[in-house]
Parts: sequence; structure tokens; C-alpha cells
Amino acid sequence: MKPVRHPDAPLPGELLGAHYEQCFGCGGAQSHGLHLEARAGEGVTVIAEFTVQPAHQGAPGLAHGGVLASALDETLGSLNWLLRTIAVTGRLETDFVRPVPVGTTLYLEAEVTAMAGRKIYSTATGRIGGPEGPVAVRADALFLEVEVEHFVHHGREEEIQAAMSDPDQVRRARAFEVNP
Ligand SMILES: CCCCCCCC/C=C\CCCCCCCC(=O)SCCNC(=O)CCNC(=O)[C@H](O)C(C)(C)COP(=O)(O)OP(=O)(O)OC[C@H]1O[C@@H](n2cnc3c(N)ncnc32)[C@H](O)[C@@H]1OP(=O)(O)O
Repeated sequence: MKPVRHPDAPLPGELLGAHYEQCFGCGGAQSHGLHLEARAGEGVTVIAEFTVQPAHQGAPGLAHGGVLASALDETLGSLNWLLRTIAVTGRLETDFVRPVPVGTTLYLEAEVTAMAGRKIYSTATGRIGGPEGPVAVRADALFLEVEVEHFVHHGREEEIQAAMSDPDQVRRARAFEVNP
């Protein structure tokens, strides 16, 4: 099935914001996190930027591959906000094409390519030197739609319950990426 953007999805260019302040990918309260900022694109696409910090090194002066995979995962995960579904990564296949030095900004783009039942297929690239620069990393992913209970059961229930009773409807919806 062709992916369909939710009618209430953020407009192209709009910042998506963090789904959880403690998220390693997008949270503002995570000091060594990626602080990745994603914006809605056209259709079911997003763009995002992330600048590699010294805390993200693997080899001296170069980004750790797992951190780059996290940046791809986070960007791909933010696509769910355009679909208004809650989904988690089931599979993430990553190609590391070029080394990414500390201080480099990674320009990420992601797109949902297909959907089948609970399965959401997506792809992402990360470029360096500018949004049109050479591809340094790319990934193909399979996300699986889940119920809120996934996080209640496996995660920290108190925080999930608190987020669910947040009177701010947008914040509540953003936390769980559900159809309000
Ligand atoms: C203030 C508080 C705020 C709180 C806010 C919380 C909510 C936030 C909202 C959203 C979070 C976003 C977070 C963003 C971060 C970026 C995204 C991540 O990193 S997510 C973390 C990493 N991922 C996991 O931890 C998944 C761990 N895995 C699982 O839980 C299960 O394995 C799961 C749900 C992925 C699948 O389990 P099943 O039991 O539901 O599904 P089955 O029945 O096994 O499979 C369904 C279909 O999918 C295929 N499938 C499943 N896993 C597959 C795989 N790995 N590869 C290929 N196919 C797979 C199967 O073959 C099956 O296909 P057939 O329907 O038969 O055609």
C-alpha cells in the first residue's frame, strides 16, 4: 500500500520537536544526545540535521557508527508523526559510505516507501558538506506499528501515564504519535 500522510500532519517545513525530552535522538534534556531536529517534508518525508559532537566519537575525530545509525533511526522514527501511528524499529540496515568527522553536520532525509498491515517500510540518507553533498550514510528500515501498551508494559509506566494525562493535546499526541 502507498503511504498516506495524515491530514493533520505538520505542514512541510514545520519543526517536529521532541517526542520525549530524555530521548537520546531528539530530547533536549539529554546532554550527550544527538539533539536531532527534524522537519516535515512533502508527502511522507522528513528532513533533519545533526552535528557530530566529541561525545559521539568512535575513532579519534570520527563519528561512531552506532551513533550514525541512531541518527538514521531517529530520523526514520520521526516519519511516524506524519502518519500519526506509534511504531518501533524492527529492522535497520545501515550502509556507512564515508567517514563523518567530529564537527560535521549530517543532513538527513527520510521517506516512507510502503506500508503493509502493521509494517512500515522506509529509507533514509545522511549527506555531508550540505543538503546536496555526498551521501555518507544510508539506511533501510522496517518499523512495526504498536499499541501504547508496548511502552507501558516494557518501559516506565509512570512516565507514560503522566504523558497520557497531559492536558496539552498536541504534547500528548506528540508523545505517543497516535490518532487523536
Ligand atoms: C513523557 C513520556 C513520553 C513517552 C513517549 C513514548 C512513546 C514514543 C513513541 C514512539 C517511540 C519512538 C521512539 C523513537 C526512537 C527511534 C525508533 C526506535 O529506536 S524504537 C526502539 C527500538 N526497537 C524496539 O525496541 C523494538 C523491539 N522489538 C519488538 O518490540 C518486537 O519485535 C516488534 C514490536 C518490533 C515486533 O513484534 P510483534 O510481536 O509485534 O510482531 P510479529 O508478529 O513478530 O511480526 C509482525 C510482522 O512483522 C515482521 N517482522 C517483525 N520483526 C521483524 C524484523 N526484525 N525483520 C523483518 N520482519 C519483521 C514479521 O515477520 C511479521 O510479518 P508478517 O505479518 O508475518 O508478514
